[in-house]
Amino acid sequence: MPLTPSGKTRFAMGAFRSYFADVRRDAGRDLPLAALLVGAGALLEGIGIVAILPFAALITGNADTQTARSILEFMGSLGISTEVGRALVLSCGFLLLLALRGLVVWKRDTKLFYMGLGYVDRWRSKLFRAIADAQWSVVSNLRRTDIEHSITNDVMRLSSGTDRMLKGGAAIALALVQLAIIALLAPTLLLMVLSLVLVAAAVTGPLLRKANRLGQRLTNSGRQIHSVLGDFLISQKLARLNNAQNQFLDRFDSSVRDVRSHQLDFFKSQTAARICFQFAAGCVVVAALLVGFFVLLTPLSVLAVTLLVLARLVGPVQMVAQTGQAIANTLPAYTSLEATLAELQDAAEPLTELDRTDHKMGPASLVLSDISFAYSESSPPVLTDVDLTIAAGEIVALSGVSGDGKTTLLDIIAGLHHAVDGAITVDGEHLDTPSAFRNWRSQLAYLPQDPFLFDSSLRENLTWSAEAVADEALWTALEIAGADGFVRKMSDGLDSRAGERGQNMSGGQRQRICIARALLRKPRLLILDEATNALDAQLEKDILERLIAMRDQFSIILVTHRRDTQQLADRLVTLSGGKIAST
Ligand SMILES: Nc1ncnc2c1ncn2[C@@H]1O[C@H](COP(=O)(O)OP(=O)(O)OP(=O)(O)O)[C@@H](O)[C@H]1O
Repeated sequence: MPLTPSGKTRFAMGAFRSYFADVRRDAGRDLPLAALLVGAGALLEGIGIVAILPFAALITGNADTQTARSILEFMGSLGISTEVGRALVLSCGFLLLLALRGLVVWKRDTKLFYMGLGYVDRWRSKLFRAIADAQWSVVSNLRRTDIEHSITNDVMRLSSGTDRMLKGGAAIALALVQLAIIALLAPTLLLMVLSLVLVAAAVTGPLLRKANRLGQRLTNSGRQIHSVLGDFLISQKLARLNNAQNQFLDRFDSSVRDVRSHQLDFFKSQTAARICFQFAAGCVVVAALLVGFFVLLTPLSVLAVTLLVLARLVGPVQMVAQTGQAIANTLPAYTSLEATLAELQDAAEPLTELDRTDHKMGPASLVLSDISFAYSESSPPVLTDVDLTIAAGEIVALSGVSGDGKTTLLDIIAGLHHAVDGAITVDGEHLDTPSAFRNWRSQLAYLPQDPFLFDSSLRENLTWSAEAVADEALWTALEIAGADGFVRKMSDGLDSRAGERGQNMSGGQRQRICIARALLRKPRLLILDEATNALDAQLEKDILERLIAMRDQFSIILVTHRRDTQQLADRLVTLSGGKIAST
């Protein structure tokens, strides 16, 4: 199942508003300070520019603006009337202003960077949490590589988009202050300067949709790269055995080419927009100069400062325009993440605290009544009206043709899937709430068909799902699971590493470590889904006999196709076509 609802993500203001509101909500209490720093930075930049006026008046000896006159008069009232004195005070003031501006800008940029980092970190955590909390039926249908792509690539794009959005906010503030300066100094030139903003809008506007389209393609191709890489890494052995590496390579290269081409297209469109804007901005500056000097007869110092502001305005206006493109390009990643999160959160199972007082001791008894189940509303039922009773301490073997629903039934017993109809009762109590199922899961140990070990030491592998365990208990569990012998022979004993997915060990060794790990959970029900099928018949029999001897501690449900193994159980239950055929 694709992570996002398939179909095109349109560049809609709605999506942008949602993204913007999310960033704002996330910023929370940081927002007022950030806004203050952004405003102060822009204001100090503006003051720095205006401070040039009295300098110009001093140099030309002609205070031709009200601002310059006021500043010089103010200095006179303080007794600073010589040219050298004024120059000194102005220089010191100017340098102080620069230093203060530097400090504020440093604080502002650090704050914005911090907010951006926090925002994406929280997205990662939200997604991780949502995956952990969502019902298994939803999570098990997600592609692992799609999840990886979302939590790495999409979130990284969100990071750069959010960074641009926050810096874009600072650029808007700067542009507004500079426009205000021009409005104060030369209102007649304001219209001309405003045309700079219009030029930016005209150049960028049509490119937003393209940026958004390229962003969507980037999301799809990026997901494809993850998918091919994931498939290749997980099936390397198979690929080599079938000499099929080239198939993966071709698919990988093609996806990488797609990503490069989308990135290149986006880069080209951004660069073209920048160059067009710079040329148009040059035209505006030349026009402002000519009109200001020849038509409006603007004083030279005002014209100089206006041109300076204009030149400085080009940067922020261009930055705002490019921010628009960058955000449009990021929006597909955001909407994809938003949809994924919503889907997972809709399927959230409340993670209640485990009720330890509810944790009984001794083997569990279990009654399944009229259990029916289908994987979706449109698919045929996998289980129909299943009735099954397992007494405390009973050993039940479950058999049936492949695909007849044995694993599905075990998943339902473990509360991973929920029956569409029917009820499960454990020790006479109905399991009817998520917390009841969660508590129940803490009382059972379930060994699936493919044993999984983490890439860490055997000790960590054995103890990760159990309470604090002493080495003595570890060795006892290993002995019962028939694993103590080979673990003792390993150079680092319990500290030996299992390797990725347990690849440093044989299939049978992995299964035995997993059995020991299950025992350390002190289960009341042990579910073995072909969990010993990699062992030779004698070893399997020895281990199962030791497990069966512990029936005063746990009941066992055992899925196996081996007739000898079935005979070890008290009872054989056969599933056929999703129904109990014999019991
Ligand atoms: N996640 C899933 N989504 C949709 N259908 C599924 C899913 N998992 C299993 N099925 C279907 O449910 C049916 C029962 O599968 P299940 O794994 O329970 O069979 P099984 O008896 O354990 O098979 P085997 O002995 O081969 O392990 C099969 O037809 C399978 O295609």
